[in-house]
Amino acid sequence: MLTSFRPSPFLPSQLHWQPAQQRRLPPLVRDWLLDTGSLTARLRRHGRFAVRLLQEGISAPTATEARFAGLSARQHARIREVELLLDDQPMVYARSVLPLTSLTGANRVLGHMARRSLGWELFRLPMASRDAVWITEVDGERLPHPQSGEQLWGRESLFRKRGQPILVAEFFLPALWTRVLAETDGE
Ligand SMILES: C=C(O[C@@H]1C=C(C(=O)O)C=C[C@H]1O)C(=O)O
Repeated sequence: MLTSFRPSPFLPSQLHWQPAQQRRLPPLVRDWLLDTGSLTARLRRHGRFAVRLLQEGISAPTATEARFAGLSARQHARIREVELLLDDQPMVYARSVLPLTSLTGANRVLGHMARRSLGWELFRLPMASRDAVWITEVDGERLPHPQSGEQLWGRESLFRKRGQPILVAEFFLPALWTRVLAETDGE
């Protein structure tokens, strides 16, 4: 049964994803976007972390998401859109695609995370592998809290947990870079 999943406000119709190794990135952006560890664990080192659930429901992934996750055009998934907060301020928007066929057996818990971070499950044993990473740049006007005149960096990761695909897209807001640079200045 498909739930009423509002069209995603922050998925521009045409995202141009490129394999990470093909993108030249500014050093700070490269340090975060090519980090192989948990983004949740890294953010928690910079403040009080929380996940704000924007919407979650069963829906059809975009054609690109289906291709990246190796799904057929008709396969549905649990789509989860969240903000990752530090001290109640959004730092990252994230959209995850969890194919229903990936949410069976011990992986069922991934479909019921609510305000707990997917990262906790993906990076606990048996740890998920991060099998592919793509990078994009997004016009900040397209986000729920439009960042006028800002270009945002986005990362799409294909994880495999117990052999099953989970796609996670993260869009890094300027507030994160401002915060990290301010901490560096203070050192
Ligand atoms: C994959 C991770 O999980 C994070 C948690 C998310 C969620 O709870 O929806 C979404 C994006 C991720 O940054 C991570 O922490 O690395």
